[in-house]
Amino acid sequence: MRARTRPDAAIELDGLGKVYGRGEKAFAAVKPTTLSVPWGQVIGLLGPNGAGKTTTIKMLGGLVTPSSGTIRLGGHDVARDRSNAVRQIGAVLEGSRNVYWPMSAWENLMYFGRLKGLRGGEIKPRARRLLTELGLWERRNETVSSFSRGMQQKVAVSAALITDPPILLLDEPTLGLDVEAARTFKDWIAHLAADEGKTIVLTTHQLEVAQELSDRIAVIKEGEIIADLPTAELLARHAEDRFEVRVATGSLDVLARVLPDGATTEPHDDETRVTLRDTDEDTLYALLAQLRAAGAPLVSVARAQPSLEEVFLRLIHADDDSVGDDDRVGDDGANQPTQAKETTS
Ligand SMILES: Nc1ncnc2c1ncn2[C@@H]1O[C@H](COP(=O)(O)OP(=O)(O)OP(=O)(O)O)[C@@H](O)[C@H]1O
Repeated sequence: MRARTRPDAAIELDGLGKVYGRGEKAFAAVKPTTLSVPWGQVIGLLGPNGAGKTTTIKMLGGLVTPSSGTIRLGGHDVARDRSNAVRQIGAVLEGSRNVYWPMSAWENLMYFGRLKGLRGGEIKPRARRLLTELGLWERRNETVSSFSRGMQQKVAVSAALITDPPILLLDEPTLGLDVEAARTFKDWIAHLAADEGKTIVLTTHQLEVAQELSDRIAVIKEGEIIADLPTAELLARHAEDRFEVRVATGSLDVLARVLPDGATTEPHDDETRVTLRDTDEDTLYALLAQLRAAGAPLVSVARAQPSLEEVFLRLIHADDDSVGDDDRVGDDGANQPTQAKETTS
């Protein structure tokens, strides 16, 4: 028998769509979408509330039945070869209780390992490694209900990873975590992608998290992908000549007199940040000269770029016509979506 070869893509969506309700009440939560995610890629799925992110993730995880199209996970069709397809993924869903709170962290991992068909001898070393990596080993016998939100989230991701699946679906993984817990989590997700080659689909409203972790960003609005590019390329396409000038607070009256058109100011602790968008160096130097003449203390001057948050807001607030093909990579013939939206391959 010929050995099964690994397909090129970890995730392949072909015309995937979901309509909730029937007849007059029918509502397309996800419009037919075609998308291919290569192995080892971290893709951030971003969109406003109700855009269709969770529905997409749930369809990937086999928890919501699509109304149209197909999903292949590691080459296995979720509808036709469900058990092999679902074995490819670990999922942590937003808001759901992904683990059992009355059980300890250790018991949860043993339970989920067995549920997914592993033997005790296989589960134990993995559970030990996961709990150790996440700093929970010492507290493994305590019930999950006694854990902080961040620790519960760590147990949930460990449970999702107990079978060592190549694909991880993370719906709002850092929601509700404090700064330190979110940092640990982000570092760990980055490690899973970089060192263990996991393919990760990430949804989040925390755009700095998406920017930090995602190789690629897909923006979904009203069930439709309106942008899909490598993160760096998406940011580069929205780059502009922008300068940020910081002056010590106390210079506000001076600023009010000398600010060029279109400049914005934002107070920040004991300084004011002035942003000059889409501008040139002449405008910058003219402003600096006026600040100097007025004796306003300068803190710093730097070139700046729009953040992913700004780009995202531009995209979702743009009229349909003004979101150009610029935000979708050109078709290479291998990945032509059904809605004439072009995606990365
Ligand atoms: N079981 C359901 N029955 C009917 N409509 C649903 C169901 N689940 C979701 N929807 C609707 O589908 C749309 C997409 O919802 P979904 O939860 O996928 O959005 P989302 O992008 O994950 O939003 P959020 O960021 O708020 O979590 C919404 O309008 C939602 O009300």
